[in-house]
Amino acid sequence: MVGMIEVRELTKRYGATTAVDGLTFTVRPGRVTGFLGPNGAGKSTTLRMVLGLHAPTSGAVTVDGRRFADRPRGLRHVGALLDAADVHGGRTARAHLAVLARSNRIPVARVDAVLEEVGLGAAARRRIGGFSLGMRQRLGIAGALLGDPPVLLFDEPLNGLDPEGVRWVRELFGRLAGEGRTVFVSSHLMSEMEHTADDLVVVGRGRLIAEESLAEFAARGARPSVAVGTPDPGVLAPLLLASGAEVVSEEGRLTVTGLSAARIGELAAEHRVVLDQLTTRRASLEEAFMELTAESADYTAGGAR
Ligand SMILES: Nc1ncnc2c1ncn2[C@@H]1O[C@H](COP(=O)(O)OP(=O)(O)OP(=O)(O)O)[C@@H](O)[C@H]1O
Repeated sequence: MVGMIEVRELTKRYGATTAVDGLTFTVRPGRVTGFLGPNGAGKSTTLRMVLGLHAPTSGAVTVDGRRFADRPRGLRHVGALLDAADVHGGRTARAHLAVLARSNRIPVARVDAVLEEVGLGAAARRRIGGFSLGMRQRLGIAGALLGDPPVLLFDEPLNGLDPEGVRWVRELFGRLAGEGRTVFVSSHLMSEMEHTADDLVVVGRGRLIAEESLAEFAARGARPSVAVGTPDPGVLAPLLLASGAEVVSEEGRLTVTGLSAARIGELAAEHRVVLDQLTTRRASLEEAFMELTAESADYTAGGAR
């Protein structure tokens, strides 16, 4: 499949720090894949290894079965936005992209095309030093698109964008994937990926936590809880515990997991306990993500790091 990124047993150590720890996953073309994990999870390091900017300590990463470093004119194969701040502020947007185009033997005509595409046409001859973070992100995205590549990597591209910019990026990613390209996007916020990604690769402390579609992740989700209000929490709570529920009591309100609202209602009725609230609360994807990554942090605490 053209544009497939394959990461196999990838490990990167910096001295005593294991930034990436035996990662294995596949990123497919025609999809937007979110690369999710808390700060320091190893996302940037992994993206840099995909691009051959850092050498793995062990393991391998290939695009279409070949290492990126083995490809001349790399930007035509893989376009990337790694760090929007990492540009020469004294250059104009046009000059910055023209340098990139020349060094990758990309026709300079592409420069104006991508500047238009990212909405920077009017700012093409302005110096980057005066750009807002959002404009720099757009410029970085323009650089990634320059070589019209089948594979695109974006490290935290939504940082610094206003809501209109975020909507634009989402549409752009969807369109690029719709054209059959591989779009791999990192973020530390599930809320950013929730309406952006088709697939997810979730990492914590350099290790893989989940690799599945967003729909699968959402279906698995965090367990729903039930908010229960009663004038007799001291009577109801032990009944719920005896039925296998987990119960947190706070100011007369009970938060119950492990039993359905229907079952809680039945138990209350059987024991003549009055209820004044019985509400099922589904956890957001963000909460499910936090739960998932918190578990990984516990798992690795005291581990190899
Ligand atoms: N060049 C380096 N030298 C030493 N340690 C590094 C280096 N680069 C990254 N690390 C460490 O590796 C770990 C993973 O960092 P990385 O930047 O890849 O994570 P991340 O998931 O991209 O997080 P963030 O969103 O904060 O950038 C961190 O503990 C970081 O401090």
